Amino acid sequence: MTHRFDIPLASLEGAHKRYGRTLALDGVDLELHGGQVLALLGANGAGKTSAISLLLGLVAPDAGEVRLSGRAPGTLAARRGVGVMLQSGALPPTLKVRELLDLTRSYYPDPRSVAECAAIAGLAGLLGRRYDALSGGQQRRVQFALAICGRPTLLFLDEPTTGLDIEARQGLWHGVRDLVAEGASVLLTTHYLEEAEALADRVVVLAGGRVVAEGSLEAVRARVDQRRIRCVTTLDVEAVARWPGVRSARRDGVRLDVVAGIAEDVVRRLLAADAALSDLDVSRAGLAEAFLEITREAPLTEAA
Ligand SMILES: Nc1ncnc2c1ncn2[C@@H]1O[C@H](COP(=O)(O)OP(=O)(O)OP(=O)(O)O)[C@@H](O)[C@H]1O
Repeated sequence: MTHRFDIPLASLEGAHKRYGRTLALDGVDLELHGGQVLALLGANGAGKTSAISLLLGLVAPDAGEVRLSGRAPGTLAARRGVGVMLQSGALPPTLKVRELLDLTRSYYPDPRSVAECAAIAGLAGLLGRRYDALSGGQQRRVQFALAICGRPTLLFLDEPTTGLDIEARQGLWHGVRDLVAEGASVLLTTHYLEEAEALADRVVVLAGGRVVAEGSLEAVRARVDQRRIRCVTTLDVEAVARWPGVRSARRDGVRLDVVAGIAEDVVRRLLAADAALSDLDVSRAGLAEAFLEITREAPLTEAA
């Protein structure tokens, strides 16, 4: 039996979206549940914005089902309680920040005060400035303030920190965490693993319009968990590449560069095979490498 609280706040089921010859989404399933922060990760063109556009009812899927707050997206009832920060947030350029905030606040029954929005989004000193006179990063912060001023319970953030410096990025993360602590759920897209790491409970990795990994950050990392072993040795690279547990091996001058799932067995065998082996170095592939690895496995698809 399905309980009311099991209904996802936002979901895609088998969503397909094609723009001309480009297949932007190729059968995507995803669910955002109450209280969660879900990060949609992916390289440029992976389909992240398309997924958000579908969920907000801005574009219709070619196939599949889209639900927002349990309803068809795009309807007023579904959009109630939803705050949105898109990449293409066209705003009246000549309005001042305070005017933009007041205008947006007027759409909501119980908006946050201007001061509260400014504090959460880091707009101190900018309220009297014209929007078109702000830097790109400052404009992003204004867009964030507008997205949260209606006290959304579900927040969509499409690459919210692109163009922000490290301090502003961390400020925005802080703001998002405060909203989550108040009970908001968030779906964010990002290129940055550290952003997902800082905010998300779950990640969905998109590549070429498909979900290529999904789960907790740890689970996604484990999906491509690997060790890099470097050493100076005369061992034959082709032979090492065929050893069990070795994913790849290449020679770089006197160095051998081996990628393995589990390092220990390979290291033991290397040491046994070459008593003169030196400069041994074992490192864990970082999240950035893990991410690259996942996206490499599923290159962009384009229809013929
Ligand atoms: N309106 C459109 N018309 C034509 N093609 C589009 C349109 N919107 C998206 N696409 C294409 O669909 C694919 C997915 O785009 P999308 O914007 O969803 O990716 P993304 O993951 O958000 O990328 P980015 O990180 O660069 O914002 C891309 O190949 C893009 O060129």
